Amino acid sequence: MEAADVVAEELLCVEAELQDVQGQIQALLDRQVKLCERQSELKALLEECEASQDAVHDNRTASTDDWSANFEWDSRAEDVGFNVFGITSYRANQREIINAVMSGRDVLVIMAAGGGKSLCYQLPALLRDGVSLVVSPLLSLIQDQVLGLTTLGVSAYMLTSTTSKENEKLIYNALDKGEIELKLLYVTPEKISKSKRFMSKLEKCHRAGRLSLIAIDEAHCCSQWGHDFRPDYKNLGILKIQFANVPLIALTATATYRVQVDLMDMLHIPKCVKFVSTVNRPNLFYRVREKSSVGKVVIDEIADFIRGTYSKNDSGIVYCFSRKECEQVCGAFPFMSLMLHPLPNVSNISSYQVGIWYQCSPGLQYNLTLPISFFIDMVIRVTKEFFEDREELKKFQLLLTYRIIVMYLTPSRGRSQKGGAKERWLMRKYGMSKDKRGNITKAEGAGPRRENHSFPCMNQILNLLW
Ligand SMILES: Nc1ncnc2c1ncn2[C@@H]1O[C@H](COP(=O)(O)OP(=O)(O)OP(=O)(O)O)[C@@H](O)[C@H]1O
Repeated sequence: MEAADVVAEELLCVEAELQDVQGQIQALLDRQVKLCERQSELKALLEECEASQDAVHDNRTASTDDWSANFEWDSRAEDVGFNVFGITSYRANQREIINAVMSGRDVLVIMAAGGGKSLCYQLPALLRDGVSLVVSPLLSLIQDQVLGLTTLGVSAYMLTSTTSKENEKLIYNALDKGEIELKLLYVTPEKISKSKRFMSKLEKCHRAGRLSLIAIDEAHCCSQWGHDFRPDYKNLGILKIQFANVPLIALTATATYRVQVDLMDMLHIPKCVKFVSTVNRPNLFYRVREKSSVGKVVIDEIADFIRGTYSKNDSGIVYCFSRKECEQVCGAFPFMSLMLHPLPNVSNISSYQVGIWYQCSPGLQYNLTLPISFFIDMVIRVTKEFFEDREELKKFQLLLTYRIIVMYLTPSRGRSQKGGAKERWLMRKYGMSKDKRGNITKAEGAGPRRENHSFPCMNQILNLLW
């Protein structure tokens, strides 16, 4: 036998063996996915069992008060609502929440983003005598709120790292002696856990009977079962311990039953009145598609979706798993300008909060030398519009692409959080569900657009992707 034949024969053997190994790897990977799925299913079942046990306990402590009845502050509330906030009617649950807070109860509010949570503590803050403390996780949110309130003529201040010495002195004087009018004071959770000076001033304000309300915004950050756990939020339990007679309202747009229970426990509000509103947004239309493993196909699909759904001057955000993916996607879209920066969210896992800002029209592409804060503001504005356009019910189309294997194997926030397994399993169920796929197919064909699902809510989807 020729030497070449020998080599060729061995090559054939090696190739056959390689193919065999490849088959085994594939089989093992398939098995791994199946096991991961089953693991998530079992964890989800376990959580459900635990949650239903807690629910039995919860029902025993539930309140039966009628918060939509008439109350003595009704006409004052209407007056402030109209003359300060410019509202002519309440949105779902707002009046009931305000009444519960005004009655001195602790309250837990779960309301969709843009549902009008702020009014639920801002209006009582103006109706009650004294200072209302608002804890919020993000400087940009605080700045937005304070600016909005001062524009409305409300004496609102923030005590953060950006507060001037002059304002800080003014705020401390207001807490200390009540010298100037201070209705709402916004702080980050770090202020509560790290500033002894602030806590002692707050204590003084409380002793003088001038601390009227405590509001905790984005309260899901307290819970490790939530998707945005912030260690400093964990210390907020101190507020109810130190200021037991001051009503506390905790607000969030996203809290599973498990997170709600955790919040009530951590904030020491076991007897709170709970208001849970629907998270369904009828103006959001989701398309859920299984993603090809070929990058080019995915990118083409996204491009077709953007071109086919939006007009030239529209803009939007593409969320990716990683910075690298953002770069790849951006490189493939000449018409996209790049907003490559971790979104200004709260946790230390920000590398997953990566988005691309795009503008369809090349003429309007953003100058990338603009400060990053410009893009951040823009993203916040668009995201808010997206949730807030209630009156007009402006329609938004969303495309969610997923690959089962990536969902299970990519480390994401959803993987590390407590309860993340359940959310991943629900996401998988949502993506794979025959009914929903049926709706999706109909929506993409000639039939009426009905692919609007209330579950999982937008927040859950975004939280998993970020
Ligand atoms: N009763 C109402 N009538 C009309 N507009 C309202 C009413 N309540 C709130 N709004 C408006 O709805 C918008 C969204 O309210 P808000 O920012 O309080 O929502 P949110 O639930 O706090 O949202 P997010 O979760 O994004 O913080 C604001 O522009 C607010 O002025």
